[in-house]
Amino acid sequence: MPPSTTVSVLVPAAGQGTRLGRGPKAFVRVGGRTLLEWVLEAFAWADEVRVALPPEAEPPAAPANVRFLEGGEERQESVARLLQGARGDVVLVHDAARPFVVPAVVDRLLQAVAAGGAAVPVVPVPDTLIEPEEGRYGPALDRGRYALVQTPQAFFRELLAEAHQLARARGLLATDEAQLVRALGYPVELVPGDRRMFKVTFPEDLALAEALARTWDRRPV
Ligand SMILES: Nc1ccn([C@@H]2O[C@H](COP(=O)(O)OP(=O)(O)OP(=O)(O)O)[C@@H](O)[C@H]2O)c(=O)n1
Ligand SMILES: C[C@](O)(CO)[C@H](O)COP(=O)(O)O
Repeated sequence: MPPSTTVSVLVPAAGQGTRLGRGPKAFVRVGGRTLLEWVLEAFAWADEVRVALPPEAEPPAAPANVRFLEGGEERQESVARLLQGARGDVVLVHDAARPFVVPAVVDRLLQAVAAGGAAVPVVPVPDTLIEPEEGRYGPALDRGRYALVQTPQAFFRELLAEAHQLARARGLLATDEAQLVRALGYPVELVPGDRRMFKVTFPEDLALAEALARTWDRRPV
């Protein structure tokens, strides 16, 4: 990426954390810090960080490069609001629910986005993958053909803005931004992700996050 390229980090953090069951997830603590604080620390280097919070949330104290705004009903709407007013040449969209950001993955994304305009991290499917049939074992899928998609997801800001415009016009609702860019007809590069960047979703994920938090400062990049 040319050294003059500016980066905006967009953090959807407006979810209610229904599956976790501990209230709005961004404010749940692991290792003595909220999930949102982990993410803000990881992106302290960015030119700006824009965070979407639940409507009822009080914005926490944060560094000068961070701005808060109210999120939408769906994750996609929260990201659309964050995008409006973002100034970076490149945007990194990162879930507040993924507290452990691996710098090497971010480096790979920034390299790939400079070349192609859109890049996301993926990890392989580690388990046998099936399509259950009425609660019973169903056909096994060829797991080698599938990948799990993580965040951050990196885009040229103007490309992502166009993708969101198209989504609004066509009424598309997707679980991540890469789907919207793909719907626009642009390729999205894949880079190797890292399983430590898992999304805290279910209660048992908190135990994993607590364990990882204990050693995170000594992590390898
Ligand atoms: N309306 C929404 C919904 C989700 N998110 C954010 O999108 C990320 C991924 O969403 P998810 O893990 O599903 O979080 P929640 O929506 O909080 O969880 P749940 O679906 O269990 O309620 C989270 O950082 C979440 O805060 C958001 O900004 N706005
Ligand atoms: C964006 C994402 O984290 C990529 O895997 C995921 O799609 C978010 O899904 P959620 O249902 O909003 O947690």
